[in-house]
Amino acid sequence: MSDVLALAGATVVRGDTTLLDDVDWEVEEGQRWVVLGPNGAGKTTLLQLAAARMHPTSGVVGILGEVLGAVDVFDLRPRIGLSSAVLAERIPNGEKVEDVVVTASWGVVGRWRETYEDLDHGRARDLLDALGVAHLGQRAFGTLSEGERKRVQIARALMTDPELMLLDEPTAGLDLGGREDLVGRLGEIAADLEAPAVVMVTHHVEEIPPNFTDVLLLREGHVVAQGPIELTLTEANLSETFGLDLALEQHGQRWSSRARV
Ligand SMILES: Nc1ncnc2c1ncn2[C@@H]1O[C@H](COP(=O)(O)OP(=O)(O)OP(=O)(O)O)[C@@H](O)[C@H]1O
Repeated sequence: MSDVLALAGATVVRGDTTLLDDVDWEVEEGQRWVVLGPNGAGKTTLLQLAAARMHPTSGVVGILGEVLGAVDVFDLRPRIGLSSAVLAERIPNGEKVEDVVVTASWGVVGRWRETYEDLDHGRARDLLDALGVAHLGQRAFGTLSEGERKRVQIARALMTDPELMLLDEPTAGLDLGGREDLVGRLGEIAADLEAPAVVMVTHHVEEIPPNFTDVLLLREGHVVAQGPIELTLTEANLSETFGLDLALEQHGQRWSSRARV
């Protein structure tokens, strides 16, 4: 298996603050990772490195066989599907949902648009359907609920058929039904052998979808533990990560946690 991500001693410093400290991390093809940690742990910073949207202050970040600093990031980014709140804010409210998805492929492939436009729209509709929002294709993005927007963003991130999929808090802000539905769909993507390597950031073990393989636990820029979920997601590691005495329960391929009283 080849490395999709290979970080060695990756450190990010801003002013007096160390956002990420000496992170070693490898993600291989076929793996589905959860990055878990409290507010301010450095999760989004780690995802920004993995998305080729930030360079480390020191250390090495390898992405899809290229090394940040020695590659044109504009060649690399189209190979990475990213879904994040920051990117979503840049989508014009008036843009039609189907176009939000289709335009992910524009500028990515230097081909004659008219020939492929129908194919692109067909793919966009299929992806919206897979995320359960096919009926919203003609609506303006700005009129969607938070949960609907999240699904459209994920469809957009998949549009370019990426080799690496990065999801920053995909289920944040969803109600219970919306969360459970999206967690299920992410679990289906994770089970798909054709799907790219996936890294998903979350604050909550309840949001870990089925079929995810590995977890990286982050606290104050440090890796507390990383590895296969079944071995690494323990009460001790989770408690250390959140600085709380936590009870952890496994329910099949899902998890829940609460503070011990
Ligand atoms: N440019 C910056 N200068 C100084 N500190 C920064 C800068 N950018 C981020 N930080 C700080 O770095 C820490 C890590 O931020 P990051 O967004 O990566 O955390 P996170 O784990 O994603 O948090 P959250 O769960 O709240 O989204 C935070 O304490 C944040 O305030």
